[in-house]
Amino acid sequence: MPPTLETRNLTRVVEDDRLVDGISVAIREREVIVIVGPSGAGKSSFLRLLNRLDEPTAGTVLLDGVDYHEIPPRELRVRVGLVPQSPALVPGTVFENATRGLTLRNEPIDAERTTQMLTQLGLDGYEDRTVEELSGGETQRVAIARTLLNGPEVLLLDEPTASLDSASEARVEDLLSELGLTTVLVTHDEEQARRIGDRVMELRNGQLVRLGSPTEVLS
Ligand SMILES: Nc1ncnc2c1ncn2[C@@H]1O[C@H](COP(=O)(O)OP(=O)(O)OP(=O)(O)O)[C@@H](O)[C@H]1O
Repeated sequence: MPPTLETRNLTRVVEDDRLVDGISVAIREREVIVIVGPSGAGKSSFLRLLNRLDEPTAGTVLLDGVDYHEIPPRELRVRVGLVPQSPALVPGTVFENATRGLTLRNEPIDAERTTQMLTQLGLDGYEDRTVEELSGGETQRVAIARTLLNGPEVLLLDEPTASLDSASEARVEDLLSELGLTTVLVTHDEEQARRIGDRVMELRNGQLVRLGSPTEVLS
């Protein structure tokens, strides 16, 4: 069985800056890979290449063994769902935002599942609130619900718990472990990397400098 997600020499150069520099890594089904590294190392840039939000200037990504350039971008972004570092919600309610992907694709909305997802993220009773009145951490969790309700095969998370208190952070981590999806998560929190990472990859200057178990990579 091929790895769920495999990058081959993945590279993005912008104006002579090698934001992502020849990264090759094979991510197995249901594996949680945590990306660490200093600010500006290229962590977000790498994540955005994984579902073609940005285009690689060299190299490619295989999803279940298929070159992702052969997959229509919209389908790819459902199958490989990204929760960005600073997600933008659209004006409206929490429920509308959480189910937005389904609405845009004219797919049926399961209200019970939506409520259950919001509850698991500590947002029970938030369905009818307008998103303008949410805190940063609440906004982040609505964005996580929105991506999860799309039913991705691979989940990409860019510092998903950076603005959450420890109880909300624990809820998100519990949900991720319960879902058991193939996951790539960026964090600055080494303790989180130890808690949830099957493997940790360390980036510096756009390059993969270390890849291994949390104990091997984190001193
Ligand atoms: N669209 C872009 N065009 C040019 N340079 C960019 C672009 N996006 C990011 N960069 C630069 O690429 C480098 C890597 O940025 P990136 O956001 O990927 O780092 P990061 O490791 O995620 O950092 P942080 O931990 O601060 O979020 C930085 O020097 C940044 O200024």
